[in-house]
Amino acid sequence: MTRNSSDLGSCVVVGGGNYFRGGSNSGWTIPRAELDNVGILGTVMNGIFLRGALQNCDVDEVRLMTAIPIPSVGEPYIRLRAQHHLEQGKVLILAGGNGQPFVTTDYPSVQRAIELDAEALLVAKNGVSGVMTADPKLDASATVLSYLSHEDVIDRRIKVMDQAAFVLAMEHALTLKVFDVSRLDQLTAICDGQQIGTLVESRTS
Ligand SMILES: Nc1ncnc2c1ncn2[C@@H]1O[C@H](COP(=O)(O)OP(=O)(O)OP(=O)(O)O)[C@@H](O)[C@H]1O
Ligand SMILES: O=c1ccn([C@@H]2O[C@H](COP(=O)(O)O)[C@@H](O)[C@H]2O)c(=O)[nH]1
Repeated sequence: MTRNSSDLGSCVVVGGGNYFRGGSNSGWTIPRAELDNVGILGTVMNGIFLRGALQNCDVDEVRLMTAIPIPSVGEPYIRLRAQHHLEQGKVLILAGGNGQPFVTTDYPSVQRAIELDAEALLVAKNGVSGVMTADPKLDASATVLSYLSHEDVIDRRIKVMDQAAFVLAMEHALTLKVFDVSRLDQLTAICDGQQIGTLVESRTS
């Protein structure tokens, strides 16, 4: 979400792990950087699907930008141009991560939020209501933590996202809101300021 605007521009950084994850396919005998390139292309495929789905919902002002140039599919990512789209209230889909291997989409999502001066990063989780006291797959009694500081996450060794991404968020005091993406109503409720999911913010903010 862009800052200081009544008509908020929205930016979605799409992952691609449903197709391929370069870091979790140990049987391959080709270099990790090449595997990550395949993962990056998966994020572009998701970006194309999301653009189409939003257009089907009559969202006219959608732009897809890719960190690796594929000009016949979307615009190349240029920070100032992305800012311009957001200032005009468009929905901006960012695919291709940051175009570099050895990270997942966690890191570029934090990076883009910072460089585009986002008010917060909404971290969409699959089937969990936020950051829990433990992995709910392993501990059925786990409960949602509604508030954490960045320092709490480090001290309690809670995994919110990849560590490098989280450290970048902490260094820049980026507010994170972790929520359940399968609950369609939650995104609007969060933007309305309702206490849903887990808020991670700097102790000083
Ligand atoms: N403390 C925790 N709080 C919440 N979820 C946790 C925690 N520890 C582990 N998890 C696991 O994280 C998963 C949710 O994360 P996420 O949505 O990133 O899933 P994913 O399968 O890694 O997807 P992707 O990599 O495509 O983003 C849950 O399925 C949950 O089991
Ligand atoms: O900047 C990036 C972003 C992604 N990748 C590769 O793509 C896959 C899919 O993304 P997920 O975040 O896991 O959904 C990721 O595992 C990486 O292999 C990348 O290399 N660089």
